[in-house]
Amino acid sequence: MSDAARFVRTVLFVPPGVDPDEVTEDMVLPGSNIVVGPYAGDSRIKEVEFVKSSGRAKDCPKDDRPEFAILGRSNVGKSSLINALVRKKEVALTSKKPGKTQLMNHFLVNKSWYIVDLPGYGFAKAPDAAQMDWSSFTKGYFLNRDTLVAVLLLVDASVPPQKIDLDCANWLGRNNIPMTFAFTKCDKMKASKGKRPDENIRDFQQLIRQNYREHPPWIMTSSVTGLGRDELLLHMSQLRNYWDQ
Ligand SMILES: Nc1nc2c(ncn2[C@@H]2O[C@H](COP(=O)(O)OP(=O)(O)OP(=O)(O)O)[C@@H](O)[C@H]2O)c(=O)[nH]1
Ligand SMILES: [Mg+2]
Repeated sequence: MSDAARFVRTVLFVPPGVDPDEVTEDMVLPGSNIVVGPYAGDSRIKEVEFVKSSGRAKDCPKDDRPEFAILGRSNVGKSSLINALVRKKEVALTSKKPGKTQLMNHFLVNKSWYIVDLPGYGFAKAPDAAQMDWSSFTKGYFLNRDTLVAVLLLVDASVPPQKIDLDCANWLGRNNIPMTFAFTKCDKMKASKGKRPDENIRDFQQLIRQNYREHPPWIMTSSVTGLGRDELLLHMSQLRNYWDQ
């Protein structure tokens, strides 16, 4: 590999089918480090159907369709992002009160792949039912789910890097679980205190970089403005189409 290619790989996400030496700027999705490759395809969501809620990993659907898990701190905007992706208000229930999503919820998209809304982590004051042991509940799912294409790890861009998010990213990395960082709430450009989203994102990435030879894909999103929605769907299409091979 050339030095240029090696540099590209430390910064950009180069998908299967792309030679890092051939990457040009116009191949990178706006607001992300994601290079679009030959596997990117039709990414439109035509229909979504709620399939089931599962309390245990072994209760999840068993039909071998590829899936993306939506993971992140309680209140980071997981359910809102799902609703934005599918352009429906109330596919996944959202709430100002953290701890709303307490089970793994499978949504079947275009009758061919799943989006999974997971319970948020890092919330201690949830009602009893939500105070499950995140480690045994969700870790079992990640380690055993063969159909998992990637985890979308949502990180709130309106606050500085949080230890719990870094711990989670590092745990996924150590276990070789493919992940994409989706930074949420990027519309909150006028943070009342502290830094702007772009600064928080940069700080977060600096902390992540030490642990990866190749930077995982990341993308800026907002469920309010729709920022990053089409780009994220295109990225998911290339991961999925490659997985389908
Ligand atoms: N400004 C802004 N607010 C957002 C965005 N996404 C979510 N929110 C708000 O953040 C709060 C939490 O959103 P949810 O989507 O319910 O968060 P969640 O991660 O599903 O939360 P749990 O299910 O409790 O883990 C709600 O008040 C949303 O309106 C965003 O992109 N921009
Ligand atoms: Mg939720």
